[in-house]
Amino acid sequence: MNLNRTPIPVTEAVDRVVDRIRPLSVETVSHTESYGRILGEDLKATMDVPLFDKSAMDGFAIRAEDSAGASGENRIEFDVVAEVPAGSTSDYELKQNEAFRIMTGAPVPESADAVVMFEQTRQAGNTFTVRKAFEAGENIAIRGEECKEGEVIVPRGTFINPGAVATLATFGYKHVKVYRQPVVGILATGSELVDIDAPLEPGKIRNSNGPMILSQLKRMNMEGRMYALEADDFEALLARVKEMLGEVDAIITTGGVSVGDYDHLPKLYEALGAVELFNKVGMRPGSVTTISMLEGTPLFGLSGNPSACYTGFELFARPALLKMMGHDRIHAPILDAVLDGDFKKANPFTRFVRAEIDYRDGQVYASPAGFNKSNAVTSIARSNGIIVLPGGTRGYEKGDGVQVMMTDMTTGTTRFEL
Ligand SMILES: Nc1nc2c(c(=O)[nH]1)N[C@H]1C(S)=C(S)[C@@H](COP(=O)(O)OP(=O)(O)OC[C@H]3O[C@@H](n4cnc5c(N)ncnc54)[C@H](O)[C@@H]3O)O[C@H]1N2
Ligand code: MOO
Ligand SMILES: [Mg+2]
Repeated sequence: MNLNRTPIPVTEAVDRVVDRIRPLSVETVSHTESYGRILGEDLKATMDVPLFDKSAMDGFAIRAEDSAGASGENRIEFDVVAEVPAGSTSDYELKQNEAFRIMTGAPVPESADAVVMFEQTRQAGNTFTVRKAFEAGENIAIRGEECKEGEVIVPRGTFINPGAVATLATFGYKHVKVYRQPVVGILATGSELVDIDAPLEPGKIRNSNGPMILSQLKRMNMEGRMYALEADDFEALLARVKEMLGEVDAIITTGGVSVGDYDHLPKLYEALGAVELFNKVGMRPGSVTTISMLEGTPLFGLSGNPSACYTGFELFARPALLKMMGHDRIHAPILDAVLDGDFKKANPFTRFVRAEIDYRDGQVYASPAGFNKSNAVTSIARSNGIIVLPGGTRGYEKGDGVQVMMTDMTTGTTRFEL
């Protein structure tokens, strides 16, 4: 085993993974099932929107020219000749000083060119008066003002949010092409691990990484496929990973990536003929994260230590899996923040500190979420982001400017920049 691993910078590590990933194929789903998926085609407007000139207000549709010269002293009177509720239209030709009673959303008949709100009139029986002149087009949503037929309105690669679902419905896309979601296999390794309901015999701990990763996937609207816990046995692990390769698009393992006697994962990937992208990153926690590619399948060897596992997932698995899923904004946004606590320990590696992010006075504040070693699990629970502290010879103090990764946000960015 190579004990002297060479750490690479975290941004380079992210690039090495993401650059190797290709989006999966596309499939067709119903628009009602499309929320949270990624568009696999450019969405084009199938018609102008609005499709017809429509009233933007409840009131009266008039010929603007008939209101010319109106004022408080010279109110101009109109006769109401027909009603146009939403969903109907009228081909009646207005004559001078005639008007339609029209409701919001109704097509403005050809012969009218302005809408007067009820509040701008004084009504009496079948007539009303106005005290100002109206311009052609007033209170009318013009055909095609939002978009024209043929325009690309939502590009391929976009996350389908509720607005995109509404857009599909607007243009009559009952079905839509979306990228296939990767099937992600999760394998927690370690002879010390037991399932949640098993007794804690001496030396045993409960598997927390498995359920955590499942939830990290869910946060990205992805399903994971959980495999049974596997002991630190090379042959058994190899057999299990081979089995998984036939069933999934990506494999996330946790544990067994360091240099211990029973840390088998790096050797195992090698035995499978995978290309190792890196096995040491200049970051804490998660320095021993080992990622390999076997043809198109990424093998994410995340560290067993919970905070390292969590961080490795957010930095590497998140963007890679989102890219597989066709997403064009794959990285958690990184914002400038004010450090709201001391972090005095200097470290040569970039530190990723689970943090509570808060917003006050137009500023983002970030405070370390308590016990923050690589083996910490409870600080992850209290965190809603990760503070990034560049490596160096000094620590950081309350009030320092820092960067934070907004891991809890549902929208992301196209580039990873620190
Ligand atoms: N001689 C060296 N020793 C270690 C180094 C090193 O560079 N040289 N790196 C240390 C660092 S940093 C980390 S992080 C860990 C990484 O260890 P592994 O990824 O090999 O993971 P394990 O050895 O399997 O487990 C580490 C730790 O995490 C616990 N664990 C494992 N799986 C789970 C799980 N599913 N749920 C909860 N907790 C889990 C495990 O019991 C261990 O305590 O290596 C250092 N050593
Ligand atoms: O991988 Mo270890 O978490 O750097 O502490
Ligand atoms: Mg180990």
